[in-house]
Amino acid sequence: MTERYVKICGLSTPGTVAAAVEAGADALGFIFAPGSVRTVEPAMVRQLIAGIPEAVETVGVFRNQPLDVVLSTAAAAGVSTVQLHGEEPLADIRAAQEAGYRTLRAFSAPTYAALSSAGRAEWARERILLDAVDPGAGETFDPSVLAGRAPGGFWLLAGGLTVDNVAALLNSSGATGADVSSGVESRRGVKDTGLIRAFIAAARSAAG
Ligand SMILES: O=C(O)c1ccccc1N[C@@H]1O[C@H](COP(=O)(O)O)[C@@H](O)[C@H]1O
Repeated sequence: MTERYVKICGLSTPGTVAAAVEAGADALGFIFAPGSVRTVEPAMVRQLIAGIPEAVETVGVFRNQPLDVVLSTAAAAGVSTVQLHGEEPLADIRAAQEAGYRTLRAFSAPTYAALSSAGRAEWARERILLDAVDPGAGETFDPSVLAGRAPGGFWLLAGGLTVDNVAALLNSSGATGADVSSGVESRRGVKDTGLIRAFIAAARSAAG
């Protein structure tokens, strides 16, 4: 049985980064997209991730930003992975990979489900993240839109995940893992270490 992959996103403090790492998170996410309550500076992220185990992916989250901004911000922060959460083309993913980053390309679930088979084939080799329409808003999406249309490779489920729904949604969707932000916050933009620990335990309890 394979353990589900868990990404805790929108981190901004040493205590919540430490809690996520200690609880076994596979990836930590930092928001570089402008305009979010969770947006952080690259220099701060560099300090937050100094000394964490190399096996933990550190993910810079971008949304429709110019490629040169994505690459320079990721380099300044020292993250391992670039998550493109807008309408970025495959060429941007390839450029990030050529610059040495791992990548995640996020789609809203309805957008991904509406892709033609040729459209899905274009993304078939990439690591995919499927989210609700409004990223980081704590909204779920109807998993039935993905019936017969879920990605065939590594993909993360996001959008309104919580301690209470993550195991069931992982099991029903067949996702490789879970990505959460709002569901581990005590109030918008404020992460809760207890919820982070409980979420990771709940995601791990899903059948692999
Ligand atoms: O969290 C944000 O503010 C954000 C801003 C811009 C792009 C993506 C963002 N977050 C992503 O949203 C999901 C988590 O959603 P939820 O809050 O758990 O419903 C995750 O993929 C984040 O990377």
